[in-house]
Amino acid sequence: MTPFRSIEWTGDALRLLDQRQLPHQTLYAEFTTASAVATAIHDMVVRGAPAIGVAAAFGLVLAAQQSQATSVEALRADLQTAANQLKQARPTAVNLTWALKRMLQQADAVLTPSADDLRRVLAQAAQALYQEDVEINRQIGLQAQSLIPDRATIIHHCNTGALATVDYGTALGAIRIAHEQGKRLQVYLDETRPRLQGASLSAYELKAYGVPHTVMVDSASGYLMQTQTVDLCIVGCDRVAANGDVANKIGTYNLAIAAKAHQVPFYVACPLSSIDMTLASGDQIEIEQRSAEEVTHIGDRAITPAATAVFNPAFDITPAAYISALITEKGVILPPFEPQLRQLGV
Ligand SMILES: CSC[C@@H](O)[C@@H](O)C(=O)COP(=O)(O)O
Repeated sequence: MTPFRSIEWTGDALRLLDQRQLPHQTLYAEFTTASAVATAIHDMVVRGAPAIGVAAAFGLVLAAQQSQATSVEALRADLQTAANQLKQARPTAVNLTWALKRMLQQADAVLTPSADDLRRVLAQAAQALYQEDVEINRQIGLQAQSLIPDRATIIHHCNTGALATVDYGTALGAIRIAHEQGKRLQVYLDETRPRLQGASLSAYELKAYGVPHTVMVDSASGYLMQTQTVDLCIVGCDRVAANGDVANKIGTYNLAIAAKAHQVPFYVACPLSSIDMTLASGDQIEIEQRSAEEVTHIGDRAITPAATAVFNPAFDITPAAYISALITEKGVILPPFEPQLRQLGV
């Protein structure tokens, strides 16, 4: 049982575990409008591709509840406005667009509903997404087990656990399930500059599950692979292009290059909702650029001279050639990825 939930729905408000306060404080913040949810996603109160998709779905439910529309047409127009705002909160993870599209499609599929029927359908659709996410993550974790041996030494980047999803998580979920199955693991967590999702969030989760772990700076992974046996790297993803190129947290590409140089398998845990078959390759994926302060400051303390120029892409692209397997809820996909992704019909 996970000792926390990243997302809770009360029926008329979205409660989010404020991930910016972890590991020091477990604080929930409540949101009652779609625009407040969009801001929470942008400010990373909630983060991780699956979690922001589910949060956005509830943002749409809030938009429906707060809309004064009495006709279905007027309500649909309000929903579209809210969906556009939510979609723009963070551009890289396709799960956000995927969840909103699915919500709107389900709303459209209801024949001649009243505005209130439509509100009810949306609430049910968001609840279904929430429940499904738990099962999808559990399946990814189970599928990954054939790739995780007993006594494995593993490198993980960013946070892909229960905090980044509704529960379990993708790559970190696989690690957790391996531990629950009795495998003896040693997990190295990249701290994940600049926002430290590995040091603050993944370490928080693995501590809660009792999985042995060690935090290292991102640039230590090459040295670790050079000097010790590392059995595998496993990461999550924000968007996977049709050819298998993967957008994930900045630093993933560096880790993949180092893994290839040391013949360490590099696995990407990948819910089908993160696959974007409309983009042929990773160079078409929009990479979110975030504020300079994330790099120039740690907490309230400046670490650079004032007005230092900053490059702060939140994600990078790992070419498919560096990826040993994609682990989906429907099974493990080995290269070449594209024909199998097409067969899955995502
Ligand atoms: C299951 S989470 C997968 C990805 O979203 C994760 O690896 C990641 O890059 C998260 O980035 P973040 O900027 O913290 O939202």
